[in-house]
Amino acid sequence: MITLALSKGRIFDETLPLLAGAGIEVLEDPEKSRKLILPTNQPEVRVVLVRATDVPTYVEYGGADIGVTGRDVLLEHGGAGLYQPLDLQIAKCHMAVAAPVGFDYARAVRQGSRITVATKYTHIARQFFAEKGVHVDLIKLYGSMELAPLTGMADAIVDLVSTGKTLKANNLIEVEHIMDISSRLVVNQAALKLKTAALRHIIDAFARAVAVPEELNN
Ligand SMILES: Nc1ncnc2c1ncn2[C@@H]1O[C@H](COP(=O)(O)OP(=O)(O)OP(=O)(O)O)[C@@H](O)[C@H]1O
Ligand SMILES: O=P(O)(O)OC[C@H]1O[C@H](OP(=O)(O)OP(=O)(O)O)[C@H](O)[C@@H]1O
Repeated sequence: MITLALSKGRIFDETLPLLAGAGIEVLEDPEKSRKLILPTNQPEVRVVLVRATDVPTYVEYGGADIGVTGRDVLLEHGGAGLYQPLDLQIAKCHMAVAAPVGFDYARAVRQGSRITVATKYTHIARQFFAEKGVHVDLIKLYGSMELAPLTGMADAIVDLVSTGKTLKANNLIEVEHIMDISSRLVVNQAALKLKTAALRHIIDAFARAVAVPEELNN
């Protein structure tokens, strides 16, 4: 049995076409069912639905053999013991520093001021500001980061940006582009040794799907 860990929403939706390329079709819609283990058309392959931030943990500890997870999640997790064969080029966005229009971020940085930054991504933020030599106090949040500067709790946030609509809706502007983000395939190293053929089949099919130019995919 091969167990694939996915999170509901964009990762699940964007992984489906890649699975189709490997001849795998998920037989239940996670938006309609409360089931956490979904069968596929291949009796030897099943999908487990976990929180996006839990995908690397499931694969690391063998709860799943393989998974799809964002670069952001992997960097926060550390990626220990995970084989990462492929950038799947899905769930694309970027990590950014954003601040209210009224906060002069560039000046604060120039003057060496301490900046309070709210974020779910404390590892990425700590490393980014350390490399820039900016002094920060980090506040760990688990969501709705945009609220922190609006309530006076933080000067700025580190969050994911795609269209920029969330920032705009909350009167925030992007002041630093930290890194591009997309999702990766992660594989349990022991599983790869024990179930080489079945996992290779999936990895190779995903690799072929990623290599196809997007216009031919549509
Ligand atoms: N607006 C976005 N556009 C494109 N990709 C995104 C966007 N937001 C997040 N992502 C990517 O998709 C992944 C999954 O995001 P999703 O919103 O499904 O989970 P989450 O709510 O961040 O995680 P959790 O449920 O564990 O808190 C993220 O880790 C990131 O790599
Ligand atoms: O630039 P935009 O296109 O507006 O996207 C950015 C938003 O997307 C993500 O949230 P998401 O929609 O995943 O909500 P969630 O974190 O609450 O799941 C991220 O945390 C931002 O809030």
